[in-house]
Amino acid sequence: MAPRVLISDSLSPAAVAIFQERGVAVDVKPGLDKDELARIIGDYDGLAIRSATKVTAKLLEGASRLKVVGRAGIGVDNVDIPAATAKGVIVMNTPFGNSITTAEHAIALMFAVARQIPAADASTQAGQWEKNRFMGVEITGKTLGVIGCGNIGAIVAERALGLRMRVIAFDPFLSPERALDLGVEKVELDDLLARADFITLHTPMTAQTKNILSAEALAKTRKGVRIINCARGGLVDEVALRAALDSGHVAGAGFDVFTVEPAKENPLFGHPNVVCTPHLGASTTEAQENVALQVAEQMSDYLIRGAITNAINFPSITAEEAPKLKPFIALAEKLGSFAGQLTETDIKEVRITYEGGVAGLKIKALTAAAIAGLLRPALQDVNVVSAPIVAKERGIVVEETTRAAEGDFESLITLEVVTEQMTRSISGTVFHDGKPRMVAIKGIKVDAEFAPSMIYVTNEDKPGFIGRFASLLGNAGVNIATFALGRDAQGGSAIALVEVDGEVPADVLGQIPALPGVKQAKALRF
Ligand SMILES: NC(=O)C1=CN([C@@H]2O[C@H](COP(=O)(O)OP(=O)(O)OC[C@H]3O[C@@H](n4cnc5c(N)ncnc54)[C@H](O)[C@@H]3O)[C@@H](O)[C@H]2O)C=CC1
Ligand SMILES: O=C(O)C(=O)COP(=O)(O)O
Repeated sequence: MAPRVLISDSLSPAAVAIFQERGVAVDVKPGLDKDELARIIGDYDGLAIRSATKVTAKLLEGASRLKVVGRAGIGVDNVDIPAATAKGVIVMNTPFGNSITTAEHAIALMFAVARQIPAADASTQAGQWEKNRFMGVEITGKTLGVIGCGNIGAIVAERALGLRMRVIAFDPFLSPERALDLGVEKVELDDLLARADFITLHTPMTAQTKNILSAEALAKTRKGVRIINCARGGLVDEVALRAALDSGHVAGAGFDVFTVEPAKENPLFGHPNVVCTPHLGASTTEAQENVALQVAEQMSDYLIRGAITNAINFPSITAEEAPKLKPFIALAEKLGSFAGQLTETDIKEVRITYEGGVAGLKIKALTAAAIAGLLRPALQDVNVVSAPIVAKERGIVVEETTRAAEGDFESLITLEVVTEQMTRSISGTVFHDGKPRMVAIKGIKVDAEFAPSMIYVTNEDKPGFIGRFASLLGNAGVNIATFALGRDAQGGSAIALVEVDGEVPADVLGQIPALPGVKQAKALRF
């Protein structure tokens, strides 16, 4: 069945065309309320949104088929990422498609505030020729303080330098080299507040940036400062800003985003030196076309080919990599599952070694799959997307090693799971038939595929075991499909991996350890 996508915000029609070309069925229903959306979300594999749709944990609860949320734009603060991750839903955005447009809007607001253009326009068109009422300020030679100098902040900085402004930037993640490259001076926040004639915000909304321009921060700004916010409402304390505008400390503000949107009322509204737009930062024909095309391509690539681009909660996988990775993802997950089904105590550490060809693939994705397989016997809800986070939360140390092929296999994955009691290890590969198989357990060579129902036995390598074991199963009516054996040395430790038809009855399993020389018997399911 073709994957089905819902577009729940106003996207350029370019998106629909791309989905359809790529074989994805698409419904366009912008403006649904949250209950209507919750009612239908269960029918979709993908959800394409802008900033209006709120993807909450509650909505995700009913999204049983959902595999991907695509944000046609940058900010994903309207998506509950941890909840999506826990459900295995990939969240992707289009990190560059609207950045020039948004930077231009910040510059536009800066001019609009500096020259009071909206108020002057309204007055002029009302027939009042108030030439003396509107006295602006020049931008040339002024200092612009950029808070958040990422993609958009950097474009704003470039444009501002072209306007002959001096640009200072506060961004803890801005490297001195990048600052030098951009021609901006990297400063601390307090320094920026004390020096800027204009302040423009370009950070995402996070716990650290929320209220970054608080009443306290605003009090540290220069008298006569003008503040532009084209990033997110809530980065600036709107009540405190209004008070600072009323007192005349802040000379003007240009706001595109508000703490509550749609903003039908707001503390800033009505002040003569405030210019507002209704979250139009990304609203140009060019930007909307860019983000719609890009999100539709990315979502289709994922749904049809398994390629992942610009995901917030998973490593990228190209369309070329995806088919190569697929059998190894299955292998990693099954190796993890093998170890997980045998592990009954707390896992301390997981070491994964990738040898040969597989070491050149996206090992982060393989590790995530191995951990998902490992943890699933204990935590049913864990998935490939959430596994690394779940492991981290549980204090499990994950170590990855890559190296050239050393043994008989072109590609080999070895998983070692360390618990309080022991270290368990299993290696596997994928042969040319694309099927994953186990090739070593505890360093003992075997050759077995992963079958739906298996029995794993460890025993002493003594004559007579195989006959007694096969008779026990045969007498109980359990049919053996395949039988794989391995041992470390003659008379040493041996293992048996037996594929059987159907479930292994618990009483039959219970009798295996009573056979002479048997140390352990476990039913496994793959
Ligand atoms: N008004 C609108 O329509 C639009 C608004 N936006 C908003 O603009 C934001 C920025 O977009 P981009 O520049 O593309 O993102 P980006 O990720 O390229 O840049 C964000 C920058 O903020 C910095 N940052 C993070 N935490 C910080 C902190 N505590 N203090 C100072 N800097 C910090 C980061 O280091 C990064 O350099 C988006 O997150 C989105 O919320 C984006 C597009 C349109
Ligand atoms: O891309 C972003 O972060 C934006 O804020 C743009 O929002 P929008 O898609 O115009 O609702």
